[in-house]
Amino acid sequence: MKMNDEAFVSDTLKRAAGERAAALVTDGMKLGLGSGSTAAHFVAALGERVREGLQVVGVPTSEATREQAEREGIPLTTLDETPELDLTIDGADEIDEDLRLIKGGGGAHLREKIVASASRRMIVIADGSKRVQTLGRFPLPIEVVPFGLRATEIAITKLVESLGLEGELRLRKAADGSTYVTDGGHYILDAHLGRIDKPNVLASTLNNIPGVVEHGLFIGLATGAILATGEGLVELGQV
Ligand SMILES: O=C(CO)[C@H](O)[C@H](O)COP(=O)(O)O
Repeated sequence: MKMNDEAFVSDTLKRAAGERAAALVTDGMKLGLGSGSTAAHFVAALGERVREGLQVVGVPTSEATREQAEREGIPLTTLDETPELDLTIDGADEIDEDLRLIKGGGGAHLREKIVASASRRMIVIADGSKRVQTLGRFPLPIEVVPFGLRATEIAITKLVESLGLEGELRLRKAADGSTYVTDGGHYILDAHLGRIDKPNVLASTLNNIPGVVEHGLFIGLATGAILATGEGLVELGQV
């Protein structure tokens, strides 16, 4: 299969998952709107339903999603105005059998985690290739404050080693080669670990390092998942 064909198939699967998720939304829901290419299909399908009369409000998890939702005519709110949400729909970079996730490939995991934590339910939408036995093949994004970057990097390296993990940290770059800056004005260190055998331990200890704002391990947040495969949609957890 040629690269373009693969990208087309992947996008078709992402769209199928996004459209299925949009069909789950009912009148009056307060929604978290995820970020990334799969979530963008959800936002597009939700926009269609809103234009047909569906009444919802959404909290976007990134500036990119905010712009798309505004173009789609989806009424938006903030977590300050609406601190408790019914449902968040978002993509993921990896998902395991316990619905634990790696997120943040698009750099939005800080807001995504705040929004998912404020939601009663979080449904992950992804193409089936994101399903893994063990998390960690995808580099774990760790958002850090620019101040003291090197010291934070050393502290993360020591923690990772103390947990028996191996790998390297790479400061994320933007397409133009400059340091990537998140919507919150922070940097991202991508931890290339290969596999994370005890994600719960890593997740809780990373948060103790000063300078770490948030990492992309989402544990105990996803309540369900819709995975689109060539054979159809596969649902995990409660959808
Ligand atoms: O966590 C994310 C952004 O921070 C995305 O949801 C994740 O990277 C998946 O993206 P895509 O749907 O484009 O594969």
